Amino acid sequence: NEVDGATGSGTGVLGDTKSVNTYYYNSTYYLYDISKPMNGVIQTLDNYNGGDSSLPGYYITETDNAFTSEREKAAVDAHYYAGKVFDFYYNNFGRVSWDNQGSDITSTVHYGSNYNNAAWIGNQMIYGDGDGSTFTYLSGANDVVGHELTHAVTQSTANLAYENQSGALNESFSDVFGYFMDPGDWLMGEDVYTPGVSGDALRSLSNPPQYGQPDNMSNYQNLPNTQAGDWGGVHTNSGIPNKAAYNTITSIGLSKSEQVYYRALTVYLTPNSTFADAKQALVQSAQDLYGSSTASSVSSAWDSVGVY
Ligand SMILES: Cc1cc(C(=O)NCC(F)(F)F)no1
Ligand SMILES: [Ca+2]
Ligand SMILES: [Zn+2]
Repeated sequence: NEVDGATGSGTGVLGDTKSVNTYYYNSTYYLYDISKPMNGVIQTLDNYNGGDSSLPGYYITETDNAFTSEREKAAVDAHYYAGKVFDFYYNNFGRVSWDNQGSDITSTVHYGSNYNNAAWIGNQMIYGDGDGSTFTYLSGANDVVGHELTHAVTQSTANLAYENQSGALNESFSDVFGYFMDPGDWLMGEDVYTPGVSGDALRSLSNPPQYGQPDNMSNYQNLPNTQAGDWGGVHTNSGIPNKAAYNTITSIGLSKSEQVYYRALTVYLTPNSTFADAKQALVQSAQDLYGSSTASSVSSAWDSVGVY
């Protein structure tokens, strides 16, 4: 296989140049990465080829191994950041792909029309282009890619039900691992959010209320468990566990937090876990790994957001 693996170059969403793992076959290079352990690949496809738009889409090819067109920017970043997220989970936790079985990581870019979102749809990633005002191509943010691929990890571990408190935890764990992929700021999605405005973001872990999220149980939003209610406000109430995560990371540090959050997600949490269950899971994980002082810091981080 090594014979067919290649390294190409690409232009990312923000105009930056980066190396991408490609595959060479019949005098053609593909955005197709066979370099990871086990037999899964990282593959990035385009949802449209001028004809129909169906998933997973169409392979992206170049005869010169250079993926530098405007259309290819979203694919270059989706591919590059998927590889970085794979490496993060493998190097820090020994996890082989999202399901720990080495399954493919498939991403489709240019999904939909002016679609202001990205998602894990159960077996693959999809990335919208954004409308150019609220978002630019959403794969251009490493924290967004980390957020979405963590939904895949959650699905194959705790499988937190996407509604009410368990759904807000599902969202929060994705934001927290998105932060772990982008620890230079406490913002979520800032690299692709409002390309015409600098300094803003979709969410903030350090200051959830800055973007309309609660940061304490006293402001928990009892929204309807419907699509219109965002399934009980999963993207709103995630501000509370997100603030607890900010408190935790600033008190016990990044490296310990990564291990504590991964252990809670993969060992202790279950589909119907509540915020109180998450506190207990994280405190127990901290105790397991680092002892009572670290456990106490985690407990205080949650006390501060009103989860006792
Ligand atoms: C409201 C709302 C927020 C989100 C969201 O977080 N999307 C994931 C991201 F990665 F694109 F940000 N979707 O609807
Ligand atoms: Ca960020
Ligand atoms: Zn999400």
